[in-house]
Amino acid sequence: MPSIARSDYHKGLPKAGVKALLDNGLTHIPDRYIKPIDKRAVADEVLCGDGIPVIDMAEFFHNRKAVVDAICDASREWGIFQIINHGVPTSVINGMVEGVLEFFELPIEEKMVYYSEDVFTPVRYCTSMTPSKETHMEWHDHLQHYFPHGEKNHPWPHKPAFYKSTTEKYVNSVSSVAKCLKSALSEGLGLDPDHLERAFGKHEMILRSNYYPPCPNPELALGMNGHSDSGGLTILFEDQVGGLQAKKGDRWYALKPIRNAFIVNIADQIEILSNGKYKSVEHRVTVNSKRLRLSIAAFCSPSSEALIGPIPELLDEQHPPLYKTTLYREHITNVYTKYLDGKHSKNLEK
Ligand SMILES: O=C(O)CCC(=O)C(=O)O
Ligand SMILES: [Fe+2]
Repeated sequence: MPSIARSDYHKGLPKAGVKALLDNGLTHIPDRYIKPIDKRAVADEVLCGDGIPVIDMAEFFHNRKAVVDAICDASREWGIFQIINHGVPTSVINGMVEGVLEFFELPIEEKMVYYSEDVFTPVRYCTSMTPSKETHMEWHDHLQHYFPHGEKNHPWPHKPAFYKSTTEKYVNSVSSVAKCLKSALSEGLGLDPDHLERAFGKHEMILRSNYYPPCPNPELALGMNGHSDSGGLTILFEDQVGGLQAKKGDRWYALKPIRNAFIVNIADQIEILSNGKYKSVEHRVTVNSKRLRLSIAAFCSPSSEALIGPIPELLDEQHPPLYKTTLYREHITNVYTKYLDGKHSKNLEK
């Protein structure tokens, strides 16, 4: 069991996370969390994100063309949008949120049992991203599950007792939403509705619950650095606190939380499959000094064995391939130094 002596948090690597720092009476953030000046989010420079589309999925089965067009336009223009009336019952969302909050309230010793820096550990508690490799850490802790395709025996945490059943329900519901979105995105590329589903092969999911406690010096830190997601598409629940920002051109836009909506963002592998038609959006999270924030990201990804490259049907003389074909697993481990190819590379801050 790791030591959680108060002094450890201030000198060594604060592996136990930011909640543990606060529980130990922290009043000023340690240097490790202070971002270089050019990486901080300057509130005055952030634009209002009211233009980020909000799409009503209620019409998906009746007025499909209009909804498909809205999803595809948003994915081309922004790479991020919100969906309402998506069919996931509020009780399923609330059950998931309650389970996650109770997990984070467990004593630190019980959470540290799951501590790992390996993204593909079945159940992982961690703080920031990979603390031992980071010079500037992010102000959040997270609980993450890796669900490989067809997995039968996931090693669920035993506490809270209801966590397994609420999370299973949530994962099933969100997977159905992801399937609808993939069919819409396929149609928007002029392909048959199952095309992306097939290209994903034996799809996988990483489910990550991000816990952002209040931060004593929010202007110096970030909850999450600017990044794009490395999977296929991400379906994100956020509570009502706010803090997520998305980049378009060279400006950041703040998303406004909508109760019971999901935020959908295109991730790298759909950008690659669509040969750049859909944009894998860069996004980041700011923190605040007053309120805890929770978000739950479902990263819906192609099979770890799928070869991901531009879909051949999208290529012709006017549309040459913009990306190299790449192996997903290789790609995800390179997420912070990633290349998509020589022409297109998002250099992400660390
Ligand atoms: O907390 C959020 O709003 C975003 C989380 C996120 O971007 C991620 O987990 O990749
Ligand atoms: Fe993300």
